[in-house]
Amino acid sequence: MSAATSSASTSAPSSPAPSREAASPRALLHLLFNGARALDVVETALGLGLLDALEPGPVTLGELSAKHGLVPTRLYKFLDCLESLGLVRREQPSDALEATRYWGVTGLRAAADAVLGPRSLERDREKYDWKALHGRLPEVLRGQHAMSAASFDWPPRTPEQVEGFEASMAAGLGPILETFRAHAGALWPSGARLLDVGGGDGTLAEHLLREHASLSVDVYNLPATEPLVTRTRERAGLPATRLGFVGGDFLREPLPKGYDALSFVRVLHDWPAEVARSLMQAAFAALPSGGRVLICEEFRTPERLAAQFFWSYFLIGVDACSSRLREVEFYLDALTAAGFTQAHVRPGPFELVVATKP
Ligand SMILES: C[S@@+](CC[C@H](N)C(=O)[O-])C[C@H]1O[C@@H](n2cnc3c(N)ncnc32)[C@H](O)[C@@H]1O
Repeated sequence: MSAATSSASTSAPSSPAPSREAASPRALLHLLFNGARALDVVETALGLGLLDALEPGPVTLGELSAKHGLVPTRLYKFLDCLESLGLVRREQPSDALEATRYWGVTGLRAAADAVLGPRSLERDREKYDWKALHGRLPEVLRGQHAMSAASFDWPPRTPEQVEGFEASMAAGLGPILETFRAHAGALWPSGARLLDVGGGDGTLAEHLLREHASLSVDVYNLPATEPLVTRTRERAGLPATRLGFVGGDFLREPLPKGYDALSFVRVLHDWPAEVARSLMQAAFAALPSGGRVLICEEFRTPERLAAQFFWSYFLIGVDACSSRLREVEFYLDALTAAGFTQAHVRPGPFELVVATKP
């Protein structure tokens, strides 16, 4: 807790933050039109440390401006911008501007950091050629224009595309690791051997191996990714017996046998339903009796659709990639149809679906 936060929360009365209704379509469009300015405001609030004081709240305008050396009448308008975005609540008990109390909504600081901070996923996405579609959506939707293979190929083909794509995926592993960590006790019996299907550059494997000394993981991925997995292994100082690589194409060949568990992490949503189902069947065929399949995906919710907005937009122009956020029932039903039992969901920032081969 910062000094600003603690002084704010002790000097102002602690009543609950006033609530706010969801934005109307018109309000939303006004805000979207002002998107660049809105981000300027949020980034500034993050950079100046205002969010640290606002989130626990309440904090008064007077306290905020004194603490940060800001002009109260200017800060008031600045906070109006944050309020119009639904990011802060305000209560104005009197005409005295400086007595106005503010609360940041729960999760604001962490959200600003995730979206705008140094490891921002959105900034990473900017490197993709979304401008190839921008302003041309009518043609794209009519099938007259698409993303060129030079801009984005699915699956990625050139070494640069493969490296750039896998680096983007590795950058977004934080919430997935959190889920795996939360359920580690139930996932990794001593000496377990995991095949991470479509396992990127091996970063997930590396993290799991660091946390579970008796685990070994092979990454199964397209042959072009082998140098990336080798690099991850060498950087981590892990032996090939703990972090291995099996090159293959799951669209053309059966999944390899010899593992206690097979994971699909952010893999199945990339494919049409029949391919996703056939991959779950391939996992069933490869696993021994008692073996488990682990599927880590985000289920379809408004929050997740928003986080995926970039890819929903970008992939309008990429027919080879489905990218479908699905409801949980899809995975549970397909696993049961493939022959798995005890299919269940373990909660987390990304959900983990686990099922066992009888
Ligand atoms: C969306 S990425 C997910 C990567 C990683 N599991 C993660 O969550 O960071 C999909 C992965 O599937 C791999 N992949 C795509 N097509 C494949 C295929 N036909 N056979 C094997 N792996 C494939 C890609 O190379 C990539 O590593």
